[in-house]
Amino acid sequence: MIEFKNITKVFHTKSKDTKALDDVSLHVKKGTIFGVIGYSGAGKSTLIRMANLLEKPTKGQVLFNGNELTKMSRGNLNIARQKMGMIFQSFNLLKTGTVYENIAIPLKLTGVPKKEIKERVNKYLEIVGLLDKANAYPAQLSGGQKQRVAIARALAHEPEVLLCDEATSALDPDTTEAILALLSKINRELGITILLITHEMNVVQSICDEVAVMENGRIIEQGRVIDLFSQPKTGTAKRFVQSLFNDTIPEELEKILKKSGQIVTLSFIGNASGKPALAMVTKKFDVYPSILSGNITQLKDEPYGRLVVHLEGSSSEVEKAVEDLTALGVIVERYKDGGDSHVG
Ligand SMILES: Nc1ncnc2c1ncn2[C@@H]1O[C@H](COP(=O)(O)OP(=O)(O)OP(=O)(O)O)[C@@H](O)[C@H]1O
Repeated sequence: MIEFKNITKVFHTKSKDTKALDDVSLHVKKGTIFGVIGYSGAGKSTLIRMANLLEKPTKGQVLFNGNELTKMSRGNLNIARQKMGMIFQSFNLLKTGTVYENIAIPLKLTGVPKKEIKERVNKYLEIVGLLDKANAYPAQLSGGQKQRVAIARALAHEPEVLLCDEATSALDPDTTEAILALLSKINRELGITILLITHEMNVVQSICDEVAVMENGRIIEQGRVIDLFSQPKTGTAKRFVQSLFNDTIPEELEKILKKSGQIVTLSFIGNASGKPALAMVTKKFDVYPSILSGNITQLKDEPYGRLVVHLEGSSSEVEKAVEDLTALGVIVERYKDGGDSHVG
């Protein structure tokens, strides 16, 4: 649906040139929720603004439904842009207009007939749960309600894609959860594809199907959310996952434990093996486990369990235990805060 092909973006300022995007390629498939995560300055905003060409690439192509936006006439680009709604961290509502007017005015400007404007405003206000606030002004709304208005305004143009630029970053945790549930419902029930950028791993965890991790203008890792959680490859991805589980072992303890065995992270996806895998291998081999941390969380489609375990024993016994755990459907990673660490 949206394809970025080898996109590079260089910003020229008087003092220096900044390469905000460096040979970025990714494909957002129809019907999915695709998250791009990265720390501040990674290039996320530049990337999402590239999807509707608010920002033009220095090099590379942006395709929407197979058509190259970068080669379109202004008229065709405007038609394509109407199929891409956008919401922002700061909501961008018209302060002097009511909720109704905030949604209706842009529709009027794009030539939607009066009767249809009324129907669409009411329909989408109902979907976002704000029909009773049609006559309120933005100043009378909470942050979550303002974002709902912005979502209704975007949906009223009946887009195929919703671009979300840090849509929940200004909201408290409960409101974030409610807005994420709404975005998930929009994706599921209206079939709208969502591309979002965020620096919060809980956003990726709860609603995304696929994810790309950005750093210094490059995509350093991308794939299914479940793979990022269970087998993050880069130090940055590991830190994002650990930010959610808070299962970093104090360095001193790590050093002591490693003398008598190995520390591993065990990932259980869905019902994994359906067997008590850790108990089975400790019964079979000369290995003694101590659980250092344990968590279970719900990803979009399945539960994800995670244990950090010290396996005490000789390296050959630990190795055999790891092999058996892997055969039982558990994903085993050698524990290391950052860096490469796949085991078995
Ligand atoms: N219009 C611009 N002119 C010059 N440099 C820019 C411009 N926009 C972004 N940059 C630079 O490009 C790099 C990437 O910025 P971008 O805003 O895309 O990152 P980000 O990941 O969205 O960060 P944040 O979450 O802080 O917004 C940064 O070094 C930034 O200073």
